Amino acid sequence: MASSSPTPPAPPDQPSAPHPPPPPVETAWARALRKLLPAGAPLPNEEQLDYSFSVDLADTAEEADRPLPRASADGPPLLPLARHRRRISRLLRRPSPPPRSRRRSPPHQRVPSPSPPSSSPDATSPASSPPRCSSSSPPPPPQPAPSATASSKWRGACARCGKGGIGMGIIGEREECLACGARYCGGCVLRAMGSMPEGRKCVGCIGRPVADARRRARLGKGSRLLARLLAPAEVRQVMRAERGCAANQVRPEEIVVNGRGLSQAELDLLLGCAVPPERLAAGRFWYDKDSGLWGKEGERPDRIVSSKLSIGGKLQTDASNGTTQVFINGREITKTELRMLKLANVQCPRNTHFWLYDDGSYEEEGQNIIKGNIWQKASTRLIATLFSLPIPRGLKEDTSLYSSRFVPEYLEQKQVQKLLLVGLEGSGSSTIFKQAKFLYGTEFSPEEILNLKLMIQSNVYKYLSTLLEWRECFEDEALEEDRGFGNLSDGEPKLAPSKSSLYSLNQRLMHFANWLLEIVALGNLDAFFPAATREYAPIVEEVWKDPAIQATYKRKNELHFLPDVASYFLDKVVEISSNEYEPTETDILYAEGVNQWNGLSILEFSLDDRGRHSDSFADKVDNPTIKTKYQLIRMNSKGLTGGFKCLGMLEDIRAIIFCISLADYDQTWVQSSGEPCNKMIASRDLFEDVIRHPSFDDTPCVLLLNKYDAFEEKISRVPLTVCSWFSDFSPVRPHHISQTSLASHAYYYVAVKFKDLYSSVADGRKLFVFQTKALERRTVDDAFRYIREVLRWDDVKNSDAGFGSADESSYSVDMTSPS
Ligand SMILES: Nc1nc2c(ncn2[C@@H]2O[C@H](COP(=O)(O)OP(=O)(O)OP(=O)(O)O)[C@@H](O)[C@H]2O)c(=O)[nH]1
Ligand SMILES: [Mg+2]
Repeated sequence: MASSSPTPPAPPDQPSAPHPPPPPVETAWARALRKLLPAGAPLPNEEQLDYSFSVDLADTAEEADRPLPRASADGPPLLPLARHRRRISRLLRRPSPPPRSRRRSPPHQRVPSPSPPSSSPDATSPASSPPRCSSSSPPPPPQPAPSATASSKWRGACARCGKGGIGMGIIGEREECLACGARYCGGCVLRAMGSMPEGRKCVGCIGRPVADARRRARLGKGSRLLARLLAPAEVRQVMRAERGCAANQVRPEEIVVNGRGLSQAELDLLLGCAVPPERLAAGRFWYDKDSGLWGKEGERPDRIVSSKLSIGGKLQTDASNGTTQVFINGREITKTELRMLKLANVQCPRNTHFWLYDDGSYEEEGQNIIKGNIWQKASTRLIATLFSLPIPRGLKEDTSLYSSRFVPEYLEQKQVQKLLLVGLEGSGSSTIFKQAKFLYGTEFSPEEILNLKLMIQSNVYKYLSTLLEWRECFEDEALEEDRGFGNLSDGEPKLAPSKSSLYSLNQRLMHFANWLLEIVALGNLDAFFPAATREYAPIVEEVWKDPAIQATYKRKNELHFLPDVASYFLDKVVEISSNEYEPTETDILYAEGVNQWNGLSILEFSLDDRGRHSDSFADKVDNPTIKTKYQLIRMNSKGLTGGFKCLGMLEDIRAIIFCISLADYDQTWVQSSGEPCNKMIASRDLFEDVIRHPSFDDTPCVLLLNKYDAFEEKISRVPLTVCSWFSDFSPVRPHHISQTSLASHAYYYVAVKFKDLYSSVADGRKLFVFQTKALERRTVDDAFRYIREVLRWDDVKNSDAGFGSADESSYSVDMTSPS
């Protein structure tokens, strides 16, 4: 935050001269700042600006004229919490007052703030934050204030300024470094921690692990102080960094399995397996390779993990949970497990030693006779689900996910064909997955429906908070424009400010809005919702119908992070908030965030090998209901972190289905580094990473260009060339493209761009492209039939390999679009 003033303001401690020189010419910035300070207070030195207190250039004159109370002589001014927080966010996100016509930065642009605007040379200030994880220029160590050393003997004193003791100002208003545990007061935390590329750590601790278990438990959980100092989007960014950055992950040697610490490769295998343990924390575990079970020593087993993980050593017994004297695979089981076995009708006299296999079948040790299968009874599976006990992978899906149509064994001609479905967040891959489930699978289970219901209920609050954030931006923008903020120049009189605009809420709704934004900023949304949905439904409906929010929603093209489905769910908020609510098929399709097992979802289904229209008599006689089984594995882009190692764990993938949203060409995406970029380009980069993966050297790839409906609507409004990758798109003049629309021209252009890219990466191989509108089920059905054709062609090509390769161009499955 720098003033462009040619005459820097006098330092606060400068003694006043008996005959003060004429006052220097003040900038608009300095004038506004002066109004926020108590009467007569000097302007702070630019070098000493404290980022934890607010300066709001655009505030109402009434508020600006009022001297602000101060916590202490040099402490931050006490402001109402939410207002203060937002003022600071403005301060951090805006380098200088915008010109009258300039739009205020929208929330998405506030998220990445790797180097907040400043020309201040202060290395510890957030304005010139240390380079992120740069080895060439290591971040400077924290600069303790001289008094800090002397006062550090006070437990809880600020490690930078040394002030405060127990309680440090307002109780709880301090932030602790996750690595070294140093505590900072509100005035010092941003200076000591900089831009927090790894979350709440002193700049000198960046790169250091979080060893302390208590601090590890706090990873990704917001704090009041942070919410007060940063904008909600910035808090989310810091929390995301805290959870996701490499330095904060658990170290392999801290995971002791069967008495031995893991190696990095074993930990990678564990985290990258199909069902990785959730929230893996340091500790001692046992792992049973035969049954695939995994658990913390003395606790009930967790989900099943990769059978590739092979850690030897003696399994620990579970005596801490009470002796049961029933052993499975050499481990004494817990009381909960014993109860489960009894529910599954397994006779368990004392001192029985069972041998349990990964499919649930069991036998008594040494007898070599399978006595039964513990997962056979549906009630056992239900109870296991209720108690969060593991169910072997595949079993649950066997009943619900296979095609309901009976396929006789002898007609099963081929093995299961595995299809990997990937795409950047929001590309529509989960919609495609759900459509495939509606088309070829069976109904959603009661457990899945319940999860969907809870997710839909809490999503409504996420949509509303996004709208409220944007409302705030638009309101500020409108008020600024109203008071002619951008035209301020020396000597020009200020226009009479307006206190409300089209985007202003009444006080009661404002109170609710502040509360909601506050809990979102603290990361506490999940603690309130969906539990309290019914209680708040009426006010949510009222807020949604309020003219201010409707005016905000009207600008939905500007509202990044607000999905199209938001209005669909907000329109029926009262209905979906009731306890009796059951999601309809459309609700399920529109629901966002349906991810099982850490971003991996699996659906098995069969497709008739005959074409949809080949039901002639001859066809039926020659080729009676031959079906191929498919396994659709959907991995979300978050699951692809960690250098794409998890892709290597997937064996025998027959085809990659890469999903891209055509409508993303003008969208912004925040990369894991925090840098914003064009979302189409982010999708392209992910696509390239996937196809370059050595596991897929010979795997055919089908590109689904999705959201064609949204693309068609957008292309006439926003030129395709806004995406730099498409800068050479120059459609032929309309009279030359009489029958073909601009959208279809643009679609073919995009498809060819991807085809060229694929061909250059994959040694001239061909990319298959298909157009979908995932919300229209028929287009998804067509896409899967197209994929089936691609696989057939690939089979033919491979079998013909010895006789000269099959001619790709003669195959009629290229760039097909459903008509
Ligand atoms: N207009 C339009 N919207 C679509 C289409 N396909 C998906 N959507 C919507 O786009 C949003 C994102 O779709 P998802 O299927 O959740 O995207 P995803 O790839 O699974 O993304 P994540 O769940 O965030 O990993 C949802 O609101 C969908 O309803 C489409 O063809 N047209
Ligand atoms: Mg999704």
